[in-house]
Amino acid sequence: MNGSTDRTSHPDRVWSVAEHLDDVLARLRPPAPVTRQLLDAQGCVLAEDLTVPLPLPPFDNSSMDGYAVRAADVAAATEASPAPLTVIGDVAAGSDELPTVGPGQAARIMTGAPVPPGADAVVPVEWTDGGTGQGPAATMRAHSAAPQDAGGEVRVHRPAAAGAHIRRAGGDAQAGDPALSAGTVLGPTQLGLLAALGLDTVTVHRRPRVVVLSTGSELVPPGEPLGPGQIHDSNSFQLTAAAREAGALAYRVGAVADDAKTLRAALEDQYARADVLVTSGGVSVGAYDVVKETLADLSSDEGRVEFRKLAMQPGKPQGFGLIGPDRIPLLALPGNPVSSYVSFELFVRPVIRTLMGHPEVHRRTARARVTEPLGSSPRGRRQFLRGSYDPVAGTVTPVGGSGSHLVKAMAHADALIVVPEDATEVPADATVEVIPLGHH
Ligand SMILES: Nc1nc2c(c(=O)[nH]1)N[C@H]1C(S)=C(S)[C@@H](COP(=O)(O)OP(=O)(O)OC[C@H]3O[C@@H](n4cnc5c(N)ncnc54)[C@H](O)[C@@H]3O)O[C@H]1N2
Ligand code: MOO
Repeated sequence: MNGSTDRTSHPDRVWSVAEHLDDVLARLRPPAPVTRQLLDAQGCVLAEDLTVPLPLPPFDNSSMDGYAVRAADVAAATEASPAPLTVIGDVAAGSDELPTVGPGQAARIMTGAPVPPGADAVVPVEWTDGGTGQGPAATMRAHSAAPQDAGGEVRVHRPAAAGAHIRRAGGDAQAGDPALSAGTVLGPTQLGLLAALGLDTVTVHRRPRVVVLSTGSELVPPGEPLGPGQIHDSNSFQLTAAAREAGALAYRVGAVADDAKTLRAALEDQYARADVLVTSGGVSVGAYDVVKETLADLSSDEGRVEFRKLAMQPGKPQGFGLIGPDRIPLLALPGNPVSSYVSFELFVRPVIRTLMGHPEVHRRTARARVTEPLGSSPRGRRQFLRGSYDPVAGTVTPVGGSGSHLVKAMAHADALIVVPEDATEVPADATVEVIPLGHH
């Protein structure tokens, strides 16, 4: 394919973060777009350019409850010398039979109702006596309570210019205008527009189905007591939640013991429902690192997963490949909770965003002043510390140390602090790159 074949022949090669990410993203094959009901497309990315099929609004209509009039009839109206008009009927929203408004006439009209022929302005009811013969009206009387108000006389107290309080057909969008372009994320207002345009389905990139599987014989599910040497499986929850937040449909598989046969069977079970497989644990150099042991030696028709060392901390050991009959991308993340989360952020999230056609594949980064000195970053490795970022002050404060087991500190952080490969420490007040971990 490209240089990657050559590079993989050197098992000691250390990959930069960017090299690994580029390699992973280059090997993805985004699935074909699907057509969905509007509410099933929420949060998905539009896969087609959409054109406005009909004008919005579709017809001239009133923006106020009031009276449809001829502007010339009310040009001289004042409260002291109102313009009396004969009310010829009501026009409610949804009316299809419209009275024609002649000189000296008015039709009572409701917000959103079509402007009847002959009328060229709407006066709000507050500018009239509401047909009561009294002073200015605050409101109309309900038709059920006062049917006579749809007839009789109304006194208009103020002039209205031609076109006043009329929302013109096509004033929002004309037929043939671009409505939304491919790549738009469909949120509430975009779905509202599609519905307003009369579209009941839409073609989108579907959310990838991500299956998260943690490995480790020491793991017990939360809710169960710990035996000697055991810990609770937190990675599978953290990674599944992170995959959902990134936009995927994510499924969590309970922890699999450090046994090659079990792991292989657990992975094969997921082939039918996964677009992406994510494992945690078992990728370093220990005697029970079962993910590596199982996946490094797949037969050629089972796919291929490569294990690499990356120039980063945490997250040094990583596995990536395409496995199973459908060649599903599999990312094998290191087991330390901070390592797996940071690896998710850097590699799995961009995979999800790429597969879902998202316009923003990568997190936005920012520059911030670090409020405390940062020490002991390994030379030659890009370090990702956890921090608390204040975008208003433009500062970031480290939360906890660099240990990749510090789950509590991570839960109190809202950003990653990036210490470049060539730095081993960073003085207070220096400017650093931060990756805010927001919800979009
Ligand atoms: N001799 C060496 N040892 C290690 C190296 C190395 O280069 N030489 N690398 C270290 C680094 S860096 C990392 S990161 C870890 C990666 O280890 P594994 O991916 O094999 O992960 P495990 O050994 O399975 O677990 C590591 C650690 O994380 C805990 N863990 C695992 N899964 C979960 C989970 N689902 N929920 C919560 N915690 C989990 C596990 O109990 C271990 O404490 O290797 C270093 N070692
Ligand atoms: O490089 Mo390992 O990922 O923490 O601590």
